[in-house]
Amino acid sequence: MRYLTAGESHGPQLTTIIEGVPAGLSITHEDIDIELARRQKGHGRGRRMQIEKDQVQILSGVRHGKALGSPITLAVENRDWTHWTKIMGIEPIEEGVEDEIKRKISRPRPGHADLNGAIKYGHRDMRNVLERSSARETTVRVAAGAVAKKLLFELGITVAGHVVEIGGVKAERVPYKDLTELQEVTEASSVRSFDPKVEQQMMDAIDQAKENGDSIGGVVEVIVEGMPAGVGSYVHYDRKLDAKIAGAVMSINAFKGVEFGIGFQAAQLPGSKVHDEIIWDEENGYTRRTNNLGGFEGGMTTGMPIVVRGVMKPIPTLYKPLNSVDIETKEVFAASIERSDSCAVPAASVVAEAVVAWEVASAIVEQFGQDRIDLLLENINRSKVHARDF
Ligand SMILES: Cc1cc2nc3c(=O)[nH]c(=O)nc-3n(C[C@H](O)[C@H](O)[C@H](O)COP(=O)(O)O)c2cc1C
Ligand SMILES: C=C(O[C@@H]1CC(C(=O)O)=C[C@@H](OP(=O)(O)O)[C@H]1O)C(=O)O
Repeated sequence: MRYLTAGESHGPQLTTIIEGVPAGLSITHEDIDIELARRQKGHGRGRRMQIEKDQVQILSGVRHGKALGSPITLAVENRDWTHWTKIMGIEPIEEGVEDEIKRKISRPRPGHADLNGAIKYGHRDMRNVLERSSARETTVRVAAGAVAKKLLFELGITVAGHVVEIGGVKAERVPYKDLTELQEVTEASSVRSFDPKVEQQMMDAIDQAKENGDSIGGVVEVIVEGMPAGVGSYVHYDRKLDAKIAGAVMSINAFKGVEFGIGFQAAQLPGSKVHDEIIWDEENGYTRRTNNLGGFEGGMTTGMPIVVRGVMKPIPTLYKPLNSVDIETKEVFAASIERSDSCAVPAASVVAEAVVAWEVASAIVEQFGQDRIDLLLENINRSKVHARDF
């Protein structure tokens, strides 16, 4: 499966075209709207989220609620667009006020794509960069991910994401019954964390940062349960599923690092405390006594839950701005800003869930190669029996 996205943050809409979804998969706009709404929530979001009410339009590839096997087009409207038609060049600008309205951006914001993008594409107005580098684009990545999640769900595979750290406040590893419980609890939390003890502390940290004109980042975790063993491959660098997932998580705006299982902690521990012992029983076949490696060995799934974490840097736009240089005058300035999120880690956990679901679903469709959902399910079930009886 593959997808492309198109659209500017303050343009009329975001669009994605997704290809390779097996025919017969049931997809409704509710399946996607639920995920879009989840991405909009979370303590620390700015004023833009009060304007938008993301809802999908399914424009192709689905008929009577079922995927046709043909490309699926999904679109999400930007409600804010009506306030930007002149700036975005859709409506004519009256004589004499052109410069004011165009608000040409010559002042790059540290931590954003502004300066590098301007140098690369030769834009003297950095709005031409920021419109597309904005995380508004993650809206349709979540829409594509919702389709992937639906596909995985039909195959008995569940994906859930949550927040494990915000601004240095860490959630404790609370045992939960299953991923459904994790999902329910995080849905009810303003910071999407499973640990109720830390919710208030995380919100306080966000509020404090905002009060200081600052921003904070954090860590999100995505768990995938129900995977068959052996998805991905060790034979080539570009077939390793853990590498694809890591790339997808790193591609989320503001993400600076990824780890699986105990991740970077592995550097401090001896091998005997890191590797997961292999065990066997008749009912489950081969499993692991622990899951320190987060569900991967040799670029392939072990059948244990995939556990992947990503770190998000603090939001770069600061109410107490850092210095930068105007590209026209070369003068130093401290950027002024109109609105911004102060923390988007809870929202980013939904994006992370979506991009991980996409990579896992793509790998499954590639490996068990079927154009039809019913035959894909048969193939996966056969492979699970094969692994158990091996
Ligand atoms: C859901 C989400 C919301 C974001 N909101 C903002 C925001 O309001 N203001 C901002 O400056 N950056 C925001 N960012 C981060 C920037 O998009 C990102 O830092 C920027 O595009 C530069 O990319 P890089 O950090 O990956 O290098 C957000 C990121 C995500 C994932
Ligand atoms: C619009 C979204 O996030 C935006 C991501 C973003 C950025 O620079 O990445 C900057 C802000 O946009 P604006 O400048 O229009 O307020 C956020 O609101 C969204 O998540 O849907």
